[in-house]
Amino acid sequence: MEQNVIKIENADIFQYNKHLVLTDVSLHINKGEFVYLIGETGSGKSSLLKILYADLELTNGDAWIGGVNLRTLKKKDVPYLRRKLGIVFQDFQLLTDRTIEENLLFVLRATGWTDKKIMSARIDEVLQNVGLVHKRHKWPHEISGGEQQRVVIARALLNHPEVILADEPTGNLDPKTSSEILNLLKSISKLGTAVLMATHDYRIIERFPSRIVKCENGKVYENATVPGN
Ligand SMILES: Nc1ncnc2c1ncn2[C@@H]1O[C@H](COP(=O)(O)OP(=O)(O)OP(=O)(O)O)[C@@H](O)[C@H]1O
Repeated sequence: MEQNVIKIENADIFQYNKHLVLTDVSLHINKGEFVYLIGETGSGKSSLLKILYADLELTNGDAWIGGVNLRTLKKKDVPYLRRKLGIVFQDFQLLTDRTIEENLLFVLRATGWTDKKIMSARIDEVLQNVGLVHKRHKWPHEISGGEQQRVVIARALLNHPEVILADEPTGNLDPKTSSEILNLLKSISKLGTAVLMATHDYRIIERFPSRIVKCENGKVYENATVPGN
């Protein structure tokens, strides 16, 4: 049986100021699926992602992510939800005053890990996943933009997420580095983590075809194509 790790049913999505952005949204994403999220600027892609990591409150309709019911989720349980998700944004958001290892340790400590040996081993694993074990003791400014984004992906993997939400993860990267990031995210999805990736970059979609979800005129289309196709 197909297993939805993201399920949204008939949701209306409002911005913080109660402005209605998307109506009657339904979206189903399975374990290990790789899905693009497209739509013009202001069409609601970020708002849809925000609902999924509980930055926006779900008031109308139902939604589950990684088995967590977003409609009934209490504010105090939001950190628990975020631990189950990997979140990757365009700006790398590494702490610049810490090494790569310290950046990863920071997240492990913040999410309740305590055993030093186990933490060190997990850091080793995620850095291996993204091919950066040798950069463990470097500072963010000592590595390239693409490597920084790979560290952000490693950081997102620390807690074995069922879902990675990525908002324009290649927005600041050149085409070759973007392809490396796509290869990495695709390989992660093949290992069972679903990836939902917002992008404006249709060349990437052509090069790495996958299911496309589109925000347009206040609606979400679950199976779309890029404009012109
Ligand atoms: N903090 C906010 N407060 C109020 N309205 C907002 C806020 N952020 C976005 N909006 C509005 O909500 C709508 C959807 O914006 P959203 O950021 O979700 O679009 P997007 O598709 O992600 O755009 P982009 O591709 O530019 O990131 C837009 O009309 C926008 O003006």
